[in-house]
Amino acid sequence: MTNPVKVAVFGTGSWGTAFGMVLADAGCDVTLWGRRAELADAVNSSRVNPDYLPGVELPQNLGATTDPAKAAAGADFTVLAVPSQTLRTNLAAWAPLLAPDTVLVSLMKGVELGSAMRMSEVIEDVTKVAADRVAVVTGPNLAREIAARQPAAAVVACRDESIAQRLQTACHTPYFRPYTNTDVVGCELGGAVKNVIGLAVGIADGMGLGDNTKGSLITRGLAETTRLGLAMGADPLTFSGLAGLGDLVATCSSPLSRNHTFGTNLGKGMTLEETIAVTKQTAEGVKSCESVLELARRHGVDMPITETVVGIVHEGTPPVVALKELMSRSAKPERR
Ligand SMILES: NC(=O)c1ccc[n+]([C@@H]2O[C@H](COP(=O)([O-])OP(=O)(O)OC[C@H]3O[C@@H](n4cnc5c(N)ncnc54)[C@H](O)[C@@H]3O)[C@@H](O)[C@H]2O)c1
Ligand SMILES: O=P(O)(O)OC[C@H](O)CO
Repeated sequence: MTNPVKVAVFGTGSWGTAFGMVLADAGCDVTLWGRRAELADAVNSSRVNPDYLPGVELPQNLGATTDPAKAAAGADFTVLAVPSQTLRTNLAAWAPLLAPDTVLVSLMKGVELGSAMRMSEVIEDVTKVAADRVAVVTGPNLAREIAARQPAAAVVACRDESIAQRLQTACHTPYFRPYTNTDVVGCELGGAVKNVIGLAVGIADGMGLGDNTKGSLITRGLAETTRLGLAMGADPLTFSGLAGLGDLVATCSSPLSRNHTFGTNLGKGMTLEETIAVTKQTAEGVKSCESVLELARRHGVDMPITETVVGIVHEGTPPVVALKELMSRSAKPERR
């Protein structure tokens, strides 16, 4: 009998823990790394993560530690699941501990502020690992639904298709169906920009607007994501797949989405500070909307919905005023 695949997951939040469950259910030997000893103890002794997935029983082959060296040792896959804006600093500390041939896997859906780097680029920059040893998992994967083992599909993307296939096998379960893709740029952009569009749809929901507005924002949001992707070398077909449309639909429809909920609170009239205060988990679009807009400007791409979200979230534009400006833009053909 061969040894089980060994996986380290850095981050014991909602998605790190839920994806750790998926890997464990697929037969991997999984170790979560977390900052807090009491959370690691709860995972090891009571088989729960009370802070992020209360009420979910975790599998026996999933343990936790606060020691990054212990988590990283001998890992075939090293999965990164911390908030995007903290990745660079954290990874710099973990890099010397990584197993020599480990595949680095990003679960994160953000773009770094300042550098406007995608998460796989930050990983390559910090670890100096070759791009074909860095993979991404994305798609319509709300952590609580995955933790309830509700059926879902996902994308595992890596420039090296054989590595994507190894990761696909490592996380394939009866309820979690991963598809491979080699378009890492498109998959990462799909995941990061859908959070910004999720904020926009949430704001519209909070303002009491209906499903025509939602359908329009999702579709035009996908159009601006695809424009950016094309300018950055992505395959446009990626955006009609799970990493694009699939994730947009899940995020923009679900009250479980933190980005959607964050937007809804803003649309109802809460201030940014009030909204941040009631948001317990990571809503990546709040910061990444600025870095996505930076990417759009660098590549000369028009992203009016993203611009509107930045205006509301970071420049204090009232949602009613921002919506009026968005709707009063000059008329255009649908495709150009
Ligand atoms: N939750 C989901 O449904 C879901 C699904 C797919 C992808 N994602 C993506 O996964 C990534 C992680 O999200 P999440 O849902 O697990 O977030 P979360 O807020 O639930 O958990 C974040 C984790 O990171 C830790 N953390 C926070 N700041 C840190 C720091 N400075 N250094 C080290 N650790 C820190 C927290 O303690 C927590 O364990 C995000 O990019 C998110 O977009 C989330
Ligand atoms: O809760 P959100 O808004 O971060 O969305 C979670 C996942 O990305 C949905 O696929």
